[in-house]
Amino acid sequence: MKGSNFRILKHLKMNLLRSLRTPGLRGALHYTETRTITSGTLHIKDPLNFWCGGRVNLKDVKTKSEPVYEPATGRVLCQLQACGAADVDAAVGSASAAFTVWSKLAGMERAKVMLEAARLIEKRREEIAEIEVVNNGKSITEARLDVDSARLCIEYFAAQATTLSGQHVQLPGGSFAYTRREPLGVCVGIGAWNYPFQIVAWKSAPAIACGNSMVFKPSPVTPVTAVLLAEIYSQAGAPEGLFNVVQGGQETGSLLCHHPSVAKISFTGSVPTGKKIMEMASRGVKPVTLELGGKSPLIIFEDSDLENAVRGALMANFLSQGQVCSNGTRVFVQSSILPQFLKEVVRRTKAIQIGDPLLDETRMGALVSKPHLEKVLAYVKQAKKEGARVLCGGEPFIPADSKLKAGYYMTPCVLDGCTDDMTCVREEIFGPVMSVLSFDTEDEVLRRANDSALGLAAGVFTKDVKRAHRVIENLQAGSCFINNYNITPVEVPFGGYKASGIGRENGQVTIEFYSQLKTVVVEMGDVDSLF
Ligand SMILES: NC(=O)C1=CN([C@@H]2O[C@H](COP(=O)(O)OP(=O)(O)OC[C@H]3O[C@@H](n4cnc5c(N)ncnc54)[C@H](O)[C@@H]3O)[C@@H](O)[C@H]2O)C=CC1
Ligand SMILES: CCCCCC(=O)O
Repeated sequence: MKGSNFRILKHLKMNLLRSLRTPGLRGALHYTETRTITSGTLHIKDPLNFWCGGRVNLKDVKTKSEPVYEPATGRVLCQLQACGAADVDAAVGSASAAFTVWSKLAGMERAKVMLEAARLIEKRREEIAEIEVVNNGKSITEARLDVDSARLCIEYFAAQATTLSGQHVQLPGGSFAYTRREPLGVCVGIGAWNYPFQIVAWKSAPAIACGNSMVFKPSPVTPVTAVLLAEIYSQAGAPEGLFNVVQGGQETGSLLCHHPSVAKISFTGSVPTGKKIMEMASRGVKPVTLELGGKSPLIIFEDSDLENAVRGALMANFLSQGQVCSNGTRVFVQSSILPQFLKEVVRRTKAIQIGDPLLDETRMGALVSKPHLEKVLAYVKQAKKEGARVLCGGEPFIPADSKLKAGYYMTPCVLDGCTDDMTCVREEIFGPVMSVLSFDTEDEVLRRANDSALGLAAGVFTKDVKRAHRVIENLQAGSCFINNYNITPVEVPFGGYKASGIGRENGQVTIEFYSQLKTVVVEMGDVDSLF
């Protein structure tokens, strides 16, 4: 083994032993307060870039720094400087070096590091969840579930790492062929701001399980928690450069997409940006995974269990302050049960506890930014202008607690009397706004539900088993639910049809998007030449 590889492998084993021995959590962010954070008290002092196995302070910063806010209070959490070409090059170079070693390890060896990372995430669950809340604004209850999903994803793909294999094919004359499932190289992950820690895990876990390394760029709106995962992978024994974090916006993202040493891009974000990613990737003929926007239908038939249908509609619209790509924001209700449904869904929506996202009783925290809050409120205004009725919510909300007064809150909104041509029915609002539509027949609702350029998710509530599967079969969507909504176990694929994206995340199929097959044909006789 070459000297440098031997040294890296030795480092890998030493790191793993050290992390297994050291009970503490070296490298955690240095907070000025105790571990239990309260809104308005966290100060982020450590650098948020990470490559070559450690946090990196940018040296010759050319771009001016941008403020990062705490949505719950409107306070500046930290200043963020975007990585430039030299920084991106350093991070990709670090990832390339790690790939040389990591790609040669057996699946069991990769799994060991990943399972240790999962253990460390579990140990730091509360800390990670609290920091996620401070930077994103979602409730601590949801943030804990997001951290769990991230850990489960890493555990799941650690198992997948041990099962990666090819195929043997017997050919005539004693010859044979076999396939080798091989990694791609340095993969880029680009994340959105609504599930920052979960998205990092959903992209990095399959990537490293398949033997790749990764450079990840979080959204500049929520840059804080990705570096925690980088630290955890490092503490778990990953080689320097296996998982790296570069901060910045579209310029930094474009530099990553264009980098000649990047083999694949996995993107989560809006449809317009997804199209740009695809264009940039095409110049290097690089495969992409695109997890884009949605405007998904939730269909509630008259024979549904009403209590569960209402719960499903709330889960389909108000998780993460409605900032969820797969949300079922077009709620089609069969006309015969519409009045009872509206009465109950409005009662439950009004009862949603809005406030300090770090409090256990809160179920709706702050939207991610002031501009985004204003965009969502403008959609409600437009809906009223176009004739929809606001049954509840859709207004700015100011909590009683004075430290939250400048936060980005609104009351969750239910719109009634919506028609298919309204803006609130055609466009993704990405906020807590449920648009309710009435329908009469199955054929009618299927046609209307499919009348969208998007196809991320879809849901059906009915007790009629045949109808449930018949309707789901005919809905043009990639992530579907029967008698529930927005349940995303990491064992099954997540992703959309049509303009909602390409490829999948989670589930066994995702291995296909982070590996490639080499075919080897072995001649056991002589060459039967035609010349
Ligand atoms: N399908 C899914 O799983 C999800 C989809 N989304 C979608 O994302 C949108 C909200 O998230 P945003 O962060 O506002 O989306 P966005 O598209 O504005 O940004 C997403 C990421 O792309 C980066 N970016 C922006 N322009 C770029 C460029 N030219 N080249 C490279 N990178 C670039 C941003 O810095 C950010 O990290 C919504 O449309 C939502 O539906 C959000 C979460 C999950
Ligand atoms: C319910 C959770 C769905 C996660 C997809 C997203 O990142 O928006």
